[in-house]
Amino acid sequence: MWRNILSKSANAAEVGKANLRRERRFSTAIPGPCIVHKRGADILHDPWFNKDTGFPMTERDRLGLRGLLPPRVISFEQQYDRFMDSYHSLEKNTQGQPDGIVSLSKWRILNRLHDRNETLYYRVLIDNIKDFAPIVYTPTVGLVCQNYSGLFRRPRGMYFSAKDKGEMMSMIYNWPAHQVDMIVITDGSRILGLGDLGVQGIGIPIGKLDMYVAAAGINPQRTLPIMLDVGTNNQKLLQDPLYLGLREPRLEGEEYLSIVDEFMEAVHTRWPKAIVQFEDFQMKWAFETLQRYRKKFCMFNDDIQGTAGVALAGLLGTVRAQGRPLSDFVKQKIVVVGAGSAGLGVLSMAVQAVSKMAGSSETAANRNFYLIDKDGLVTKDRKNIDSAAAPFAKDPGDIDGLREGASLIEVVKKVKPHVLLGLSGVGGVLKAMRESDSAKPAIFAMSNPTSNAECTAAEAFKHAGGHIVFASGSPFENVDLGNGRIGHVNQANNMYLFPGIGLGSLLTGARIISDGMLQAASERLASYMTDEETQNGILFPSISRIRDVTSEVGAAVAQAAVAEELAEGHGEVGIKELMQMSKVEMVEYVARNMWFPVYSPLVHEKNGSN
Ligand SMILES: NC(=O)c1ccc[n+]([C@@H]2O[C@H](COP(=O)([O-])OP(=O)(O)OC[C@H]3O[C@@H](n4cnc5c(N)ncnc54)[C@H](O)[C@@H]3O)[C@@H](O)[C@H]2O)c1
Ligand SMILES: O=C(O)C[C@H](O)C(=O)O
Ligand SMILES: [Mg+2]
Repeated sequence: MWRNILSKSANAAEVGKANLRRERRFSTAIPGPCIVHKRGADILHDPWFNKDTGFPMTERDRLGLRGLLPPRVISFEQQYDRFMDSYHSLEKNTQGQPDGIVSLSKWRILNRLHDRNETLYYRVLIDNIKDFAPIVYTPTVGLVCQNYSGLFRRPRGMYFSAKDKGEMMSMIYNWPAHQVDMIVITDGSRILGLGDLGVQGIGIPIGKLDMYVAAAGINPQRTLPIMLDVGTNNQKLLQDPLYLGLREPRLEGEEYLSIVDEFMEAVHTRWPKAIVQFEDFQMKWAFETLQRYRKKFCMFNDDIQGTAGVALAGLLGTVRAQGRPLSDFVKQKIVVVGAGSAGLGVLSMAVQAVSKMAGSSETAANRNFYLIDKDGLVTKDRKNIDSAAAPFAKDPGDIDGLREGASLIEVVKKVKPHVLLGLSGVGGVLKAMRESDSAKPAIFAMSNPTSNAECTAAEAFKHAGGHIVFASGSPFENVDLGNGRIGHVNQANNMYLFPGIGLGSLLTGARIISDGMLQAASERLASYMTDEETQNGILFPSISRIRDVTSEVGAAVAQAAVAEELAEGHGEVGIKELMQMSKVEMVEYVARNMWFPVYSPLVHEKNGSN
């Protein structure tokens, strides 16, 4: 169900603010120089340094570019406008075509710019994040992964395959950048809700790192997308002669883990302070690798931990939306559908939060949570229960007439939950939410991409009622409820947290990423919204505020790292300075360290390697 998910037009106030921002950003202040070890055509073909027609004449002389470009120098602002004009023409020319075709055309035009001129690419991405995030990130990135072999033109990131065993330590030095700060790695085994896409899953680390640049200001030259190709069990891909990955079944057990171990050792040998985000691993490896590495490396699993923090912030926002004190969170009845890495991550963090608030044991805190997977309600009667799901299984004595494997509709009818999170399935379930014990029930349809969403926003408001709070993992338009009323759509996506988790950890030189740091991130996101916003069903900020959100979240993560004595300092900023920073100073420190795309004067230096 691909639909036009792009927002229509910004209101006048937004346009005014955007113009102001634009004036400031295209100001003539001269940025610091950037050392380059190349000359001539090599620079034009390097997207990190290329300025296309924007090289000033003096620089053309210095770098041996005179004559390699048309004579006229075009300003960054003119280049920006020219790109946006082409983008808008493409939008006009593809009107009426199927959504998937339109989205892929938009992705292609952005990707071509990414391949040619990173500075301009990131500037248009940052300035138009609300329109472009759905193209370079969820949901279009899912379609890109599905069509990766056909779309492939140039490699991006690094590929480590099962065939590289024993070679990784030397391979890692093939990466051209001296410094890497942020790595996102996948093995392609669970790409969004699209299943095993093998090597084609590389689109996900690329999209996540684009968000790191846009939302957290990580310098793109210091990001590294990684595909760990350990085979695929996707039969269609295995039989596709043009498939670009290993045409072998996935490695399992110790063989699999030894590949990941080797990669982690290699990466930390070359860049000991790089942060590694694990993304879209199938559940068993998501949990296993998190346990295996989290005390040893500065890493986290975004699907388990990032998602949990965003969902918890949304759940706390739901309590505020009801006009109730946060302490009432302990009384909320919550049904979580999906016992995978995301569902169990959410449950685990939410149960910990209730236990902390109520001062009760985690077993007691679990009372109001119900977990449902493809076989229905999970109880202690479940045979062969997964060890990660076991702590959340209901005691048959506690569930008042419900039985092991009870269907979602049975559970919702009986429990009358305040929140339904995850898969809500069909209209019948949504209608049952009308009988919720909450005056403002919440539906979180968090699965991605759009085609996998448990329900659309329109369906949720239609069946469950106009009074609900609604959030989805992929973006939907707000819903017109008639009589001038609008059903607000929130995007409950881990993009609100992972950039801040990464940046806060980086800027403190955190040794590891602790539960306390993740909890601080979630709490800061929850408190970002005003009472007025939450009471209007607005639980998460607009994505156009993402850098501001990330400054706050990053600062909260940084402060928690310092408080837990996990910070080792970053560059010139030592532990002492970090410890002395107030909350406001920490936010400023984080914001000040965000990279922003401007053309820096290039200065040539001989004998370098980049
Ligand atoms: N919004 C976000 O930020 C966010 C973050 C992480 C994951 N997700 C999405 O959540 C979804 C699940 O991710 P995951 O990592 O947990 O996947 P997973 O494969 O680990 O788990 C999927 C779970 O869904 C259950 N399930 C499947 N069909 C079901 C059905 N008909 N009824 C009830 N349960 C059913 C399975 O039993 C399993 O427990 C994906 O679509 C992913 O894109 C969204
Ligand atoms: O990638 C996303 O949009 C969120 C999440 O990490 C997912 O796997 O669905
Ligand atoms: Mg993910």
